[in-house]
Amino acid sequence: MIELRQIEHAFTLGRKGNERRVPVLRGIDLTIRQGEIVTLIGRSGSGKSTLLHIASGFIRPTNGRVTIAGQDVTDYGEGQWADFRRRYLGFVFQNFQLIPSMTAFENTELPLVLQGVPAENRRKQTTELLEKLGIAAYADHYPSELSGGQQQRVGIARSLILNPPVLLADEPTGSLDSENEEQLLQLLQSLNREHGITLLIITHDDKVASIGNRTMRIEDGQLVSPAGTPNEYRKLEVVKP
Ligand SMILES: Nc1ncnc2c1ncn2[C@@H]1O[C@H](COP(=O)(O)OP(=O)(O)OP(=O)(O)O)[C@@H](O)[C@H]1O
Repeated sequence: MIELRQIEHAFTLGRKGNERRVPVLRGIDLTIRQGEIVTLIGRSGSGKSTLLHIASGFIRPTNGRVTIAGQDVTDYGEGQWADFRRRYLGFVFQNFQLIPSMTAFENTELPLVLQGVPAENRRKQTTELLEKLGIAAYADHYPSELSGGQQQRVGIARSLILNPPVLLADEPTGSLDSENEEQLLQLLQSLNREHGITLLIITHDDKVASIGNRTMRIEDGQLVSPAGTPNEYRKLEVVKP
């Protein structure tokens, strides 16, 4: 479903005429099969977010190819990426990114509004999804009237409303307490099991990492399998750097 081939990335820092290149990713190969959950760990600054941004078209890699759902998207322009993201990718962020002046219902239906879906259909789809995620009772609440766990569910509802086959998550439980973290992990696993959603999750947290069918670590700009970590009881696959 997602293929990253020989991804290299270097940022350019410093003033014009005095720039230096800082390599962050040095030849990442990662294939994520449809219906798989892959968790990506690595110390702060190791390049996890950079890789996620490359997989979602917000950063163009210095080298390498990105293929998602059989489409080579590496050279897509901004408009093509925006269209592709709408159809294929959902995002889950640590800080939810809800619009404060909109209710849970309005936040969730927003992508449908932008697509021009008629109000009747929007209401039906949004209500069904909020029910599925256990937050229908809070449909009329504004984000400030919701707990962190509820806000995260609304964020996920909005990500799922267009039925993307892939969810990309950046520290999805970073703002949640342990009870809400547990519930969110169960939700992500059930979305994967019941709807076959492919998940790539980056995290610092071993517990979050443990829901992956595979966990990979970024080290010195390359991917390694973290055998010997607390996750070693799971099936791990070594990906050649
Ligand atoms: N826009 C940018 N310009 C220059 N350097 C950047 C930029 N974005 C990230 N970096 C650098 O690239 C490296 C990798 O950053 P990245 O955010 O991918 O790490 P991370 O593993 O996600 O870290 P964290 O776990 O702390 O979020 C860091 O050294 C960072 O300073």
